[in-house]
Amino acid sequence: MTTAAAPGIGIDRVSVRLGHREVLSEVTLTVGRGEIVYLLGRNGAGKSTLLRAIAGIVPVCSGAITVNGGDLARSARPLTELGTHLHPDGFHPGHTGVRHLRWLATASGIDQKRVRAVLDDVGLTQAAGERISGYSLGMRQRLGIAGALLGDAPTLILDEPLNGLDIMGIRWVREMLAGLAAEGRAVLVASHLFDEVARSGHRVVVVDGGTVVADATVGEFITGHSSLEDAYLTAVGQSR
Ligand SMILES: Nc1ncnc2c1ncn2[C@@H]1O[C@H](COP(=O)(O)OP(=O)(O)OP(=O)(O)O)[C@@H](O)[C@H]1O
Repeated sequence: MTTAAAPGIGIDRVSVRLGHREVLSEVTLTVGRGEIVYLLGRNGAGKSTLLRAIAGIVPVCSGAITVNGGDLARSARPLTELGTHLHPDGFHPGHTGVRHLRWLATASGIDQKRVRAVLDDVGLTQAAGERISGYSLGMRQRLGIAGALLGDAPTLILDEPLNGLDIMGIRWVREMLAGLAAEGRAVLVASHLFDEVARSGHRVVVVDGGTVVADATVGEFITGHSSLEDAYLTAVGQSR
């Protein structure tokens, strides 16, 4: 389904209702090839919901989402279109890391050779045979990222992948994201860690109350403000 010229992610006036609430309202944004876009917003703003809508986990009630120019739901092997890490607890705790990835590869029609390769990429080779219930938060983040890398997808979405990582882990994610973008992949990351956004982000999209209130390159976004944090607080109407 990949269309070479299409953006990694195209979101056109998407609204999502959860229960009786409209959680996202007319959200429009694009993540181009070779771009790292950070999704910012206060707790409950709708970032995770947007990522889940892109992954097809929550239905949209209006608007359209494309991944690599197509409809992810029509892909026979969605993991090869969209690499997804949405939660560090999305695993069976009784499984080992290698078993989790083998299961994911089998379910997605991915060559089992990729399992050892991604375990190596994320630094979990030594712990691959241990049960996930014994993994630290940082190790579970690494395993989630391994799952996102498994399908060698041109587009990736990551929900707060830095939480719980030690400084080496944070550096590793920073370099990994830069490498993925340099290979021409589109990457969308939700995060609250502004230092990392400033270091590795190309663009920021701020969601507030379920709508996009800012969408700019990091440089444009900061212009006229003393810091990224200051620009963000202005965007969400909390500047002093
Ligand atoms: N299954 C659900 N049913 C009803 N409301 C939900 C459901 N899941 C999330 N919400 C609501 O949707 C809103 C957006 O939640 P979401 O998790 O997308 O926010 P977020 O920006 O990712 O927040 P955080 O930074 O805390 O992770 C919140 O008000 C939340 O309570």
